[in-house]
Amino acid sequence: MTAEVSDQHAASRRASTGPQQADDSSWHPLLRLLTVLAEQRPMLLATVVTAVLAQLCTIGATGIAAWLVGRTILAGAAGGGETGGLALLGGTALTAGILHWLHSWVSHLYAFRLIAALRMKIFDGLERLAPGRLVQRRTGDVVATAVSDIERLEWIYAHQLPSVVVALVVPVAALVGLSFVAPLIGLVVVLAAVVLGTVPAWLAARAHAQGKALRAELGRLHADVVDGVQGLRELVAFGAGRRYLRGIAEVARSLRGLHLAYGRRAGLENGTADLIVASTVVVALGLGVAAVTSGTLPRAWLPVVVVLAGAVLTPVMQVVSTSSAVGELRGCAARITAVTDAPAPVVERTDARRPPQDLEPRVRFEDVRFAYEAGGPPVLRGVCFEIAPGEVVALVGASGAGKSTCLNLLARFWDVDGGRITLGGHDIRDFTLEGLRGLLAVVPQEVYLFRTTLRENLRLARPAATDEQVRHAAMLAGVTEFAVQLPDGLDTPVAERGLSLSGGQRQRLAIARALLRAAPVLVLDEAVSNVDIENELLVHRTLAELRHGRATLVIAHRLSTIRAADRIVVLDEGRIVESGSHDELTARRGRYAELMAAGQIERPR
Ligand SMILES: Nc1ncnc2c1ncn2[C@@H]1O[C@H](COP(=O)(O)OP(=O)(O)OP(=O)(O)O)[C@@H](O)[C@H]1O
Repeated sequence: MTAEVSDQHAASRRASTGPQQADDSSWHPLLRLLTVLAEQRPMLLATVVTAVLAQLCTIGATGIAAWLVGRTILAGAAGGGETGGLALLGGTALTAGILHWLHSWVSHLYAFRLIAALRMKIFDGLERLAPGRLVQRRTGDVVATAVSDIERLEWIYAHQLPSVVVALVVPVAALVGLSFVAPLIGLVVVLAAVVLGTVPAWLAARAHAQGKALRAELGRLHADVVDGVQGLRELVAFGAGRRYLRGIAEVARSLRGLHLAYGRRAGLENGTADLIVASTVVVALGLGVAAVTSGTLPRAWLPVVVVLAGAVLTPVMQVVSTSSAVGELRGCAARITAVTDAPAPVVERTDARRPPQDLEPRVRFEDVRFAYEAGGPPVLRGVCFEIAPGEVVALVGASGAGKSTCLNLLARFWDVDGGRITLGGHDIRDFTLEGLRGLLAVVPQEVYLFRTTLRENLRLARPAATDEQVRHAAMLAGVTEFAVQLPDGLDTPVAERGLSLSGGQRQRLAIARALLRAAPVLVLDEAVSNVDIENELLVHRTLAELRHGRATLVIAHRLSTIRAADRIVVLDEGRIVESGSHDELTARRGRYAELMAAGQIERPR
């Protein structure tokens, strides 16, 4: 693929809709997810077959019971001798029970596999979209999709889809039997089944609109709750807890309104369906009585005919009640496919390869142009700079100048619109994404720590690292210094999101991760605040330790770090405006001097 083609890719992926805007006005998302069912074909077959057999046996047992009742009433006191019929009833009822149990077991097994498969698809989608497209979605909303939307869909695919098959097969089988005994009643039941089947279509448009609104509001509620929990410290500090709670209560109230409207419509559908079934049974009874009176139906068959008329319609009823939830399910499916089917912000070339082992650690930005949105304001406008092997380059600029964007493009979280970035002389798009990211060790400003031990958090950077390597990195980065005071040293668990550690300690862990990674390109996004002198010294020690044999880019905010760099590159509104040493740039009295004067570069305290 040429660079131009890749550029077109970059443009089209930004022009296309974000994950939350996928087309959910059609059946497509629900049908699209059926492909997951195909992957579990034998389990689906077992679920459907056991459901059909269990239902047939139940109807059979009911029919036999009704026939026995009819025979017993007719025989009166002289009755008896129905041992064979009773044995048949017992056998059929027992088989029905076993089949229902088997169906429940198989369908749950199937359901759990389905949930796992759907979750894998979601996480695969999230990984593909991260972080470029995910910034458009709120964390809680993503969680709602990954958890509750999937569980809702599992309900239909694993438990309700088999009942649709049952609703098609069982009535046909029962009708065949009914038609032999009472053809006219069979015809009435067929007509009733057809009318019953159309009930969900009457209010389909309203059902879809309601379902879509319901799932969206549920996602909003999740997102608000997660936001509230994550920002609890700020809410408490600013005394805004009550106000925030009132906001959540408002969303909950709106959700309750949507649920009520949804329930009213679903209730109307189910009530109408109930009415159709009850009326059909009454009509069947009337026709049966007339047939018995005219002598065309044996008296003992009357209860069987009435019971069968109701039994034939029961599975269809089940489908009607499932259909009343289809609007909501379409909403769930649309939210899931918005993640699984959204185009990735970067596309790996078909001929992408792993980077060579002996890659020269040289980074070059060549006339790089970029905007986050197609047609949006350009963020980088022809950026050119180079980091030679062993060199430390400090990227300096006002807030919003485009420094982090350079890092985002180097890691291919987004692709450049024009120009190119090379590593060791190769366009970074020649490499596989995994291979490219393996060349980078990034110390981010905000460090995310997982809820596991310090050791495992460090190993994230290099899962195959030996204990000795982990210990060495922890020692160099100053992690050991505070870890020895913890109850289990490096094996102490970190509280959720690392909140039990100070900002400085978290940064030390990030530096240890970078040391452990030992990649040819080091990128350090310097924390603007929160870092004491000791950590500042640590950053310099790390740079001194790591600079040899690698290219280092520091997004620098502090004068001490900037001075420690070999070269300073000044970025202003997406353009490189100056480059040189601190002394050279200060003497020039240009943009760098302005940044110093404006306090945008932190001086030692
Ligand atoms: N994901 C995004 N989507 C759209 N615009 C973005 C995104 N990230 C950054 N921007 C915009 O791009 C411009 C450059 O942002 P960038 O984060 O690169 O600046 P920066 O120099 O690193 O700033 P700071 O020093 O404050 O971190 C800003 O105007 C910012 O609002």
